[in-house]
Amino acid sequence: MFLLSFHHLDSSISALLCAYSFVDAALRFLDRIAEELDLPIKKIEVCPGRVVSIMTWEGTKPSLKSVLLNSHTDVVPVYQEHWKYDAFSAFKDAEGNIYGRGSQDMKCVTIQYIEAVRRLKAEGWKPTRTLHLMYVPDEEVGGHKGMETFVLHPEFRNLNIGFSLDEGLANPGEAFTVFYGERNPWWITVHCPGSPGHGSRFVENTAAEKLRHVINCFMDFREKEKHRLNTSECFTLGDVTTVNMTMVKGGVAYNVIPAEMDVSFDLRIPPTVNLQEFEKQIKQWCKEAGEDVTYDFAQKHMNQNITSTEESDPWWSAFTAACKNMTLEKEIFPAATDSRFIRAVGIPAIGFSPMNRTPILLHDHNEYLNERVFLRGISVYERLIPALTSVSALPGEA
Ligand SMILES: CSCC[C@H](NC(C)=O)C(=O)O
Ligand SMILES: [Zn+2]
Ligand SMILES: [Zn+2]
Repeated sequence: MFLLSFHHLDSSISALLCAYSFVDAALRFLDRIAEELDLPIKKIEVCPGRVVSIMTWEGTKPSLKSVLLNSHTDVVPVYQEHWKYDAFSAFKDAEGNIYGRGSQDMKCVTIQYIEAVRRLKAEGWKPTRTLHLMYVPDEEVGGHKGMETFVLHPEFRNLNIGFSLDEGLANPGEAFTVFYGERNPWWITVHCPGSPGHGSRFVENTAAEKLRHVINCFMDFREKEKHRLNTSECFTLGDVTTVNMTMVKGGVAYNVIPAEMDVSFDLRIPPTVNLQEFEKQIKQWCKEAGEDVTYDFAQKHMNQNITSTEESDPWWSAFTAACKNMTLEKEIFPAATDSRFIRAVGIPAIGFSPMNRTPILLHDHNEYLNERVFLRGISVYERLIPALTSVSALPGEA
């Protein structure tokens, strides 16, 4: 047991050290790119050890609101034994598929932004609105010490951002998916206290009976939502609420009825749902479950702002004009990205990773992106950057 936990600790420490050296390497890489592109780079330590880097290409009209191209530098871990190739080697196979953790999420997009800027600079083109390329450190663990904190920082306000692009998801078909909003993540733990006693008896008011009621309520609701998704032609995952029971805790011995049992759920709630009403429902389920059943949140995002995709919206219209030779499918992002924090402070944000004909492999084993799709994506940004930075002055802008 000791050896097992020691080994666990040891591997956590190496993973941490490894993560830190990756972070340092990423920051050094960005310094080199800024030098190559001849762009100033600013680094802000938003929280201890969490640095946000920003490269800025100043526009010819710098008083206008700027355009943000955001990416996160972190990645999720890998199970190397399940990968065909070294997950950090960017191995390219005979079909041109480039394998690597982050190849879809979202190093591809980061490099596409950079290469598009490099090409536009080489052509002598100059932006009208200022363009910022931002690199945040902790999207994969919730963005709390990165974007969530940074959007409230005076340095963020000074960027004067009018519109933002961030990651989206691959699309296995011909179309490209564009995300104009996100579901709200709620991570909830329900605590069920109960009377303890001997495991041989019919004890009243047990934690397990309450736990069962709570689990049934959440899981019945899950079934209903799954049914709604499966029976509606026009719904995607982002349009319904998902419920997943992700942790259960409680008990000390086979023959001791426990004094408390806890259950945790990962809920993702579409922006159309009334969150106050939804919480009332949860409260009701807990009340029905029995005496003293309580809950708390580890994550409770409440902002439901979505980005306009009206034809009359100047940013959306610039975006679609730049993608006019592509089929776009508008969706609500099923999980959570840093765009939720940008939308929460009132800035329109679109989630977009130009990857069609590509299976969704983010966070999966053998994540890859084909080189042709990757290269085409650079051209997409070569059109998007001029289109977005040329949006004419909006009402209220200098
Ligand atoms: C809720 S904070 C964690 C963020 C993570 N984002 C992605 C894209 O996987 C998620 O949705 O679980
Ligand atoms: Zn990502
Ligand atoms: Zn991710």
